[in-house]
Amino acid sequence: MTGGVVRRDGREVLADVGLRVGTGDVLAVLGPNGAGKSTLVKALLGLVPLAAGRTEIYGTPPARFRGWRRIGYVPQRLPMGGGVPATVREVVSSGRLGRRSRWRPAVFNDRAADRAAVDRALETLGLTGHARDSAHLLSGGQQQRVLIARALAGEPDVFVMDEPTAGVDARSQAALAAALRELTGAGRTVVLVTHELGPLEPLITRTVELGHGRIVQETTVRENPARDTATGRPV
Ligand SMILES: Nc1ncnc2c1ncn2[C@@H]1O[C@H](COP(=O)(O)OP(=O)(O)OP(=O)(O)O)[C@@H](O)[C@H]1O
Repeated sequence: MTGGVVRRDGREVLADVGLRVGTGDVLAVLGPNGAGKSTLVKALLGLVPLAAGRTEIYGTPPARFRGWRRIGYVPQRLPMGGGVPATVREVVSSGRLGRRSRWRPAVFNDRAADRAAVDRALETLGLTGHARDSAHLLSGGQQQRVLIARALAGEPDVFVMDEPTAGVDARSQAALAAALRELTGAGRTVVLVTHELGPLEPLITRTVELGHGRIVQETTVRENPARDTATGRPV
């Protein structure tokens, strides 16, 4: 993102933000309530329009970007209530849908790969025992894990999570740390909005801190040892 500006109700909630996320980065976006963290990650992905500046995903503006299956986005809150009741496995399996071409129906190998990826994601997030439960009846923290598992099942290259640790217990935080370890071990790129790093701290390679819609501090903590320097292109 270069010179990114977002206005809400005539007010700049993101002001001239420049941010480049590199392949293999595990970036924590920090800052107090209302600093603009959620707005920043949504704007990076084109989910919120920029009033000025530009953002690109793998060098392409979001409106023309076609590689959405490479991006796993976990929103802050889950629209899982009401609607059609779905089991945890069904919700997590929906993370595989983006991988399928509309023009090419699933073949046997795809289905086996889908099942294996869904099983792995359920296991990583400690949800195997809940696979047949109705997702909308789970607790908030468990639902958050379901969302993370759904994104994980899609095996994205870039994983964007908005406050995955907000209001979740130690078990869910440990499950999230396990998911992150799996992703970073595979050299994936992670952007994570959070108030505090907690158990995720050892996995973070960079931080940006927002205040009143501006980046007030940036740190590089460490290189991700699994980072693929051969393809270390900006995302
Ligand atoms: N849809 C909207 N309409 C109007 N203002 C909005 C909207 N979404 C966000 N804002 C405002 O933009 C500012 C930044 O909000 P944002 O959700 O990005 O902050 P945040 O840092 O993620 O906060 P939190 O830690 O509380 O989630 C806030 O002042 C908020 O009130």
